[in-house]
Order: sequence, then C-alpha cells, then structure tokens
Amino acid sequence: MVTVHSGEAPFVVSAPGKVIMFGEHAVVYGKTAIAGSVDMRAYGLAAPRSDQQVRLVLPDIGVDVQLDATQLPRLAAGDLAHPGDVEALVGQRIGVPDGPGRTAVLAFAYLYGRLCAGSGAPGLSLCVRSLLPVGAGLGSSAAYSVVLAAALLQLGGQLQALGATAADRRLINEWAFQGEQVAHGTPSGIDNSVATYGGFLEYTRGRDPLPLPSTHALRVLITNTNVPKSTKALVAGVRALRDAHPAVVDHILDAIHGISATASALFQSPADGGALERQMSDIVRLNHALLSALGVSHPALERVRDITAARHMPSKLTGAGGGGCALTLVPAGAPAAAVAAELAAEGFCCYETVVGGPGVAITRTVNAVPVAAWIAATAAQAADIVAGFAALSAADIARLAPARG
Ligand SMILES: Nc1ncnc2c1ncn2[C@@H]1O[C@H](COP(=O)(O)OP(=O)(O)OP(=O)(O)O)[C@@H](O)[C@H]1O
Ligand SMILES: C[C@@](O)(CCO)CC(=O)[O-]
Repeated sequence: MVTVHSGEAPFVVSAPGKVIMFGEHAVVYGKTAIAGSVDMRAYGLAAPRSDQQVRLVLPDIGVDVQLDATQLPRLAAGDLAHPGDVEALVGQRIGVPDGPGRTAVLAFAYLYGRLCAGSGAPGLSLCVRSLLPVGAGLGSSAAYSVVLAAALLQLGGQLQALGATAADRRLINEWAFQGEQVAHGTPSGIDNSVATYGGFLEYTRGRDPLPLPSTHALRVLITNTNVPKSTKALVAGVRALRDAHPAVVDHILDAIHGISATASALFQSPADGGALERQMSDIVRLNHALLSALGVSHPALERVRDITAARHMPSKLTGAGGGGCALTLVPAGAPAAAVAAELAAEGFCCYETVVGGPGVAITRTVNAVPVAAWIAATAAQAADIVAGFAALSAADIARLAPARG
C-alpha cells in the first residue's frame, strides 16, 4: 500500500504494442520467443483529483465509470489466489457488461486495489486511448496494462525517474504482468515485457527479457484480418491439445523453440541481406505451419498467407492467432504496395510498420509545456482535461510519446 501523491500534476503514460516474430504459444510452455515493439501505442492521461472519486474513461471501448475510491477494496498480496479472482470481489459494483470494457475495468480495479486503495486514498481520473487495434494480436491488452501499472506506480511515488531506470521498468513490468493475468489467465509475460522495454526482445518465461541488438533492419507488413479472437480461449485450446497429445504437441513446441533460436542467431549474425532474407523466409513459413498444426490459424489468415506467398513474401500469424493479425516479411524489392492493395481489396487492413521503437514512457510536458496546458490549448473547445484528451486527433496524441531513438 502506498500513499498516492494527489499533488502530482497531470501526466501522460504511453506504451507500445508488440509483434511476435517467432514463438507465440510455445512461449507459454517455457520455450523462447522473439518479439519487437511496433510504432503504435496506448496513451493514458492520469489526473489526480481531490474528491476521492475514481473515474476510468476508455473512449475506444465505450467505458466511462466513476466510483467512490472507498468502493474499490484494498488488496494485499495473498488476498486473491489469482489476479483474475478480482471479478468475484468487485464484479457486482462496476456495472459494465461482459466484453473488452469489463476486462479493462477489472484489470484497473485489481491494480488500483493493490497499489492505491485504502482509507484516505485520493481520487484520480484516468483516460486511456490507444492507436492499437483491440484484440488483433498486437498486444493492445499488454500496452493497456503497462499504462495502468506505470500510471498508478507514478501516482504512488514508487518510480525513481518517470519509469526510465532499470528498477522502474522492472517494477512496471511486474505489475503489468499481473494486470495481464486479469485479462488472459495464464499469459507468458512476453507482451507486457515488450510493451515495457520496447526494442527487440528474446523472451523465455521466468528469465529476464534479453534485448536483441539487431544488426538488420526488417521491413514487415502487418495485416489485420479483422476477425475477432480471444487470446484466453486460444491459449486454452492449445493447452487442451497438449493435454490430449503430449508426445506430439511437445515436439511441435520444441520445433518452434528451434525456430526462435535460429532467429535470434540470425538477428545477431553478420549474414548478408540476401542470405538473411532467405533464412528468415524459411523460418517464417515453418513457424506458421507449426502454429497451424496447433489449431490456431484461421481461413482469413490462410488467405493472407496465400496472397503474399504468390508474391514471394512469406507470412505467419502473429500473436494468439484465430484471426487477428498476420505478419509478412518484405524482402528487398518486394512489391509491398501492390500486395497491400490486394489485401485491402479483400477487406483486410495493412500497416507497414517499424519494429523496435521505445518502450514505456511517462511525460509531464510536451515541448516544455505542461501536459494540462498543452491539452487545453490543443483541444480548446473541451470542457475539461479528460474531454480534451479524449478529443485529441491521432496525430496529436502521438506527440505525447517519445520519438524513435
Ligand atoms: N484502447 C483500449 N482501451 C481500453 N482497454 C483496452 C484497449 N485496448 C485493449 N484493451 C484491453 O485489452 C483487451 C484486449 O486483449 P486481447 O488479448 O483480446 O487483444 P490483444 O492484446 O490486442 O491481442 P494479443 O493478446 O493477441 O496480442 C480488451 O479486452 C481490453 O481489456
Ligand atoms: C499466444 C501468446 O503466446 C501470445 C499472445 O500475444 C500468449 C502469451 O504469450 O501469453
């Protein structure tokens, strides 16, 4: 339990989404995965208030709830067997129907309960917006959890330097992982690690994430199939398959581990561009085939794979699968624009993205102007700071994050 600093001026926290290059699902079983941050982020405006009210505004998913701080129970370590059990404690009170909004409010209630709640806990308005598609495999949930954890830790005076030190990041990552457990049950921790640390990471559950000093720039196309999926259900499906056929599924998981090990070596190798692209293409194809064997592909993902393969651009699903996004390697000279147009004609959304940008960031100013004043000037018609933040254009909101280093 910490004392929330109600004297803190409004500030903005942001955290990136992720793309898993190799190793999703296998990473849940202790195998290695390789992931990088994408240049789309979640942004949270935290404004302390003096009236003991806690307001959570999530405009992307239609949530605006206000509770008296005393309605959110203080939670000590050990009060709950699993962070997801918070539902049983506060589920009745939050008045939000099932769906993304409910999960998001429960993750907040858990982290607020652990980090802030208690007698005398002051109020707070927190508004989170995201430029990441929700539930598409790009780690929108982890970016949201990292924003919550960093905002509440900052309010509690638990961070040394606005989230910038190694100790700050470790703390943010640990708490964000608990927020992810509310949403996903048994996540591996890779998504929140990428959202916290940014860059490229080699990740194995239970070990510190290893930043990969990639010597090769990788162009990728991300295609959102717009098919909704549930990470929790897909992870549970793989678990059921493994329980039924351990001797088969464990070999598949080991093979995926081998792919991540190959990718890690390739990222750090001095191989020339052509050789690297050939080997990367092979392992992208192999990884997708293995994920398909685990039952987490979808006809829309197979369609993306066929369209891009016809142009010699290999694709794999990224994230949990079952819909969501595919990742396509764009080798030098590949007709990325033509392929993106072909995919768009089939109703898919494509983003060409830069992988490996900055992780979590907390800012109190924009170009030396305090956040509150900057929002007031940028969204001049808004009634208050939360409404102003909610009204910012995507281009303006992106100015609240650090530039790519
Ligand atoms: N803009 C947002 N505002 C509030 N909550 C969000 C937002 N985006 C995502 N979330 C939270 O994240 C959840 C989506 O998690 P889900 O795992 O389905 O998708 P994802 O994280 O985008 O995909 P993946 O885990 O495969 O990378 C939502 O239910 C909500 O709780
Ligand atoms: C499917 C999975 O491996 C990645 C989801 O982005 C689940 C996890 O690692 O928690």
